[in-house]
Amino acid sequence: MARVSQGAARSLRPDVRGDQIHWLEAGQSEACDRYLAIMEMLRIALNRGLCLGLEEYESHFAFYAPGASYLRHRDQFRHDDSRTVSVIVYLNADWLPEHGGALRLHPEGLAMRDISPVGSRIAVFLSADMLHEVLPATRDRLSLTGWFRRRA
Ligand SMILES: O=C(O)CCC(=O)C(=O)O
Ligand SMILES: [Fe+2]
Repeated sequence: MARVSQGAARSLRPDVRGDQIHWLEAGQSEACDRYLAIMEMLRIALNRGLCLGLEEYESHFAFYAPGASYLRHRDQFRHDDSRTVSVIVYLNADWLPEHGGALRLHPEGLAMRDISPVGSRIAVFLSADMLHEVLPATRDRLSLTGWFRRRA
């Protein structure tokens, strides 16, 4: 799959997002391949159930140091509407609400909703529609963020 960003990267917009990321590639490790295989099953299930026509998946690790955040945004790019479904898997053992770091969702016409990044929790939403942000935390915050894409 062609992609401009590869490997580890710091954000190009540190004023907007404070995380550090590392893109996943198939064959990197057994654990990564197992994760990608599960996401492939999810892709097929979403296509069967919701007819979304999802064709590809891209994913990166994200590390937010204490205090780091990601301002309110949507995941679909203005010049590229291929990102269709966003999936975030949280990797934080023993996360408590007082640690902060919630994913704050702003669904149109509905009350905002905070999702605590508790280990093994998965957040799934439509990339084009869901306005969201990451609130700062008091401890390291780790996740796997990915997007199912339609072919551009
Ligand atoms: O980690 C999260 O809860 C959301 C991350 C996010 O919005 C993104 O990477 O686009
Ligand atoms: Fe996002």
